[in-house]
Amino acid sequence: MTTPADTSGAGMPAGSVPLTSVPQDAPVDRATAAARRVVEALLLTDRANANLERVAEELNGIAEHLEQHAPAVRDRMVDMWGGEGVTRHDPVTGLENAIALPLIVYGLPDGSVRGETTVTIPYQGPPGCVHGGVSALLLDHTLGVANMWAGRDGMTAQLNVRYHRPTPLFEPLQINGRQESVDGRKIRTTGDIRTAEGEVCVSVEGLFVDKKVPRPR
Ligand SMILES: CCCCC/C=C\C/C=C\C/C=C\C/C=C\CCCC(=O)SCCNC(=O)CCNC(=O)[C@H](O)C(C)(C)COP(=O)(O)OP(=O)(O)OC[C@H]1O[C@@H](n2cnc3c(N)ncnc32)[C@H](O)[C@@H]1OP(=O)(O)O
Repeated sequence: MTTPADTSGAGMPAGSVPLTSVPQDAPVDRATAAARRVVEALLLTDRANANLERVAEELNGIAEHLEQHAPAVRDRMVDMWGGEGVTRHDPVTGLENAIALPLIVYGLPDGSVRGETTVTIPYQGPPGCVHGGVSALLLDHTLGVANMWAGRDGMTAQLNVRYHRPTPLFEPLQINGRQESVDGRKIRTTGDIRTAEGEVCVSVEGLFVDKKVPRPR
């Protein structure tokens, strides 16, 4: 799947801080990274010669093992929403979520946020391009993080997405977000996806409303 272009934040302006989870040398991170490899490899492998019967059997064996060791979903959700777990499971930045790209989002000293990622085959829309829904997902989440960084956040009420040009797969992309204004409970936030050359592929304007869904306890 995708790999962040830079997990150290070295490409970010001085004083930037990671706001989402960063990779750890933990078995769950390694297992999830392996699952991402499997998803990509399944799309790329030779349909006729990769012994997919055996692959299916082995993968089902792994799934059964994991299911046998799973606590009740309710209990897992309490765990997921506690402490540092929060940003480890979401579908954009979650390093424990095999469908997450993953993306690491940094808070910049100027109050905005930025992430870098390279999107690959599992997220293809038009040939060689990122699926538009995936771009919207990346931006919705990044705007949410921008709101957290700015100190006032809420739920997405509207996301207006403008697709300027096809977003390329296999190239480093910059995902930007910035809180623009707060008016009572209404928060307005903007963002974009740019190529390494600075070309804007997608831009968004979001309206967020300050409302919280209670965390599972
Ligand atoms: C995932 C992690 C979360 C937290 C983690 C914590 C730390 C982690 C750190 C980093 C990670 C950070 C962030 C995570 C990033 C992203 C999160 C993902 C975002 C989402 O994935 S989120 C799911 C999708 N989202 C929904 O599922 C919303 C469903 N919806 C509702 O829940 C309600 O619909 C709501 C709340 C929108 C409003 O309801 P409400 O009853 O609270 O408010 P009310 O209706 O009174 O409106 C008050 C004023 O807003 C205006 N207004 C309302 N809605 C409007 C609309 N659509 N268009 C235009 N104006 C609107 C009214 O007109 C009024 O305006 P006025 O005051 O001027 O009259």
